[in-house]
Amino acid sequence: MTKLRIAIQKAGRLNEESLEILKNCGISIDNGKDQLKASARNFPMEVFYLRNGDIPQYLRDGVVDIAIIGENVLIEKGHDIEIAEKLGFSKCRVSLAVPKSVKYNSVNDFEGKRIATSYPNTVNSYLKEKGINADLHIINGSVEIAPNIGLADAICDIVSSGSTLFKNNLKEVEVMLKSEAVLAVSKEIKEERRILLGRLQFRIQSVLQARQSKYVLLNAPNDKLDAVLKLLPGMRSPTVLPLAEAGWSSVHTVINKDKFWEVIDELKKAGAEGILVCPIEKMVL
Ligand SMILES: Nc1ncnc2c1ncn2[C@@H]1O[C@H](COP(=O)(O)OP(=O)(O)OP(=O)(O)O)[C@@H](O)[C@H]1O
Ligand SMILES: O=P(O)(O)OC[C@H]1O[C@H](OP(=O)(O)OP(=O)(O)O)[C@H](O)[C@@H]1O
Ligand SMILES: [Mg+2]
Repeated sequence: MTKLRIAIQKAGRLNEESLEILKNCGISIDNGKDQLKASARNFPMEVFYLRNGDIPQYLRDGVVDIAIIGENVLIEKGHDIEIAEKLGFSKCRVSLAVPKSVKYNSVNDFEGKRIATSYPNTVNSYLKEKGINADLHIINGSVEIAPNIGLADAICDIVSSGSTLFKNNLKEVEVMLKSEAVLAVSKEIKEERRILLGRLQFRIQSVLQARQSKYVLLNAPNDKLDAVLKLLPGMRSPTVLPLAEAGWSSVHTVINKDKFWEVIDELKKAGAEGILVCPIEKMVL
């Protein structure tokens, strides 16, 4: 039987959420801790556990069909690789940072400077576009320590909360790119496997859509129903059902999780009561 071959990170920041999204898609994986390859029980899929940094080459060679990987790694090592879905987790940016004590004016300050980084291609193309020449020191980890031990004048690395920069007396001065986990697709993928990819993408989209949304139920007196309904979006339009008590209705709808608190405040003011908010597991539009 043809199986879709997916690479996910073996260990690290993407591993857990990658497995979680597959699980939310109803795909269970036999997951021995030290196994580098596992099969899905209920979907024609094989999972390869790999180093994040190696995944672009596996995709390029067509050894795997798809992968869950940080967009930043594709920008560094896999410009040619197609992104099928943005997955909404592991959000971070790749930035240039300098010691806090340095007075920073503009990107021109990097001219002739030594920059420590694990993302040489990204830094080179960014600086080239700005017409700046710098001297790169390529290191694989703990990049933020480089200025403190005299290895470099500046660094380029991943920033999320900013706490690693802070702890190392550095400040972020240029954001080069923003990244999140993505579903990447090999150019070598065969037609039969593209069909399986289509089925997987359909499931992923319904999971991501559901994560963005809340199911809301509320009661409202009929004379306030118009005002309440004006505040509500819905997949098509809200559902309105009569309550057992005369003169009252129950309203059901779906609200985007980012708009949710604002809408709830407005609903209360408009006369809604007994508001229930429930998570949605899957959402097919
Ligand atoms: N602090 C962070 N916050 C959010 N996302 C991050 C953070 N650090 C890294 N990421 C994202 O997670 C990905 C994996 O990072 P992680 O540090 O686990 O692996 P790695 O050391 O880069 O890779 P490898 O698997 O090759 O060892 C990064 O490529 C990036 O997209
Ligand atoms: O802005 P922050 O929230 O502090 O996150 C940024 C840090 O997270 C990553 O390191 P990680 O912890 O993955 O360690 P690593 O260098 O071993 O990959 C990244 O390389 C930064 O050092
Ligand atoms: Mg890391």
